[in-house]
Amino acid sequence: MSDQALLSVRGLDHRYGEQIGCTNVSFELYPGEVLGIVGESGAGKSTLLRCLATQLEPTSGTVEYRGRDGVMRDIFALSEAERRLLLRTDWGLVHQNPRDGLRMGVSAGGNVGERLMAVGERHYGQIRAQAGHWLQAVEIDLERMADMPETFSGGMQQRVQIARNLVTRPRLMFMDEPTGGLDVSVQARLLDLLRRLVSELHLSAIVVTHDLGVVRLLAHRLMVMQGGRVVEHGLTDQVLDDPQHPYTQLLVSSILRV
Ligand SMILES: Nc1ncnc2c1ncn2[C@@H]1O[C@H](COP(=O)(O)OP(=O)(O)OP(=O)(O)O)[C@@H](O)[C@H]1O
Repeated sequence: MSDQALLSVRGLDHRYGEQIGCTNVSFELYPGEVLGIVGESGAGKSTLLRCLATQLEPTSGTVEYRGRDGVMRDIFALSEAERRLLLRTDWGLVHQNPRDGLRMGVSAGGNVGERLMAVGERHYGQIRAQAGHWLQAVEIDLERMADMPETFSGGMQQRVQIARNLVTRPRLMFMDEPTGGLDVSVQARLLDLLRRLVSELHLSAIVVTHDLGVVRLLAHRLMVMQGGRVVEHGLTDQVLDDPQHPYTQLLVSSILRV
């Protein structure tokens, strides 16, 4: 891993009026690193992820991102057009529900190709070839390229959503419960695929989940949240094998009891 952070978060806070969404969150993410964020419902995971992906404005704190030119910039000081470009190219956003990340009225190939068109690619042959390449990379048969997402299973839709994100070769992926709502065997296959892609493409990722099995497999580092605060942060194996905070201990032991 590079010694220069890709993302640097300092004192991030988001309030919904008086209500704390997340507070005093600080961390750095390095190229090729996967950070898992876990915690019970209402812990602040989605609020944090939405702030990082510029979908919510922080109440205070800073988020800096290192562009392809190597320069660190405050993402909230970027123009709207610059932020949109980041989200269309350098960043990927995988939603729990594939319907939130796909256009259901467009074929699988179209869904993937469309993201390339959005950044200016106009050559039909190139777009088609790239769409095919990334669908195959997520183990979707090329014969299904013209089919509508509606005709795909939940796991396949999730893989198309991932292909749609990967086609612009992002460096950072935000994933919100990427395996949520899927059967256990489908989850296992998707996790395997994600793990392979993250490693082959040297992707950085922030994965929000309530499933410790997901972070055990995917995340190098783990942040545990409770009541909007980070209560524990460390290497995944260390945190899960030797949890220090009482809440993490409870979380880990409740999984072990299942
Ligand atoms: N739109 C909103 N208006 C007011 N309060 C909100 C809003 N969204 C979230 N909150 C509050 O902010 C806190 C953090 O919620 P958040 O949705 O970030 O938690 P979470 O860890 O993602 O939960 P879940 O796993 O259920 O999605 C909670 O107390 C929640 O009630």
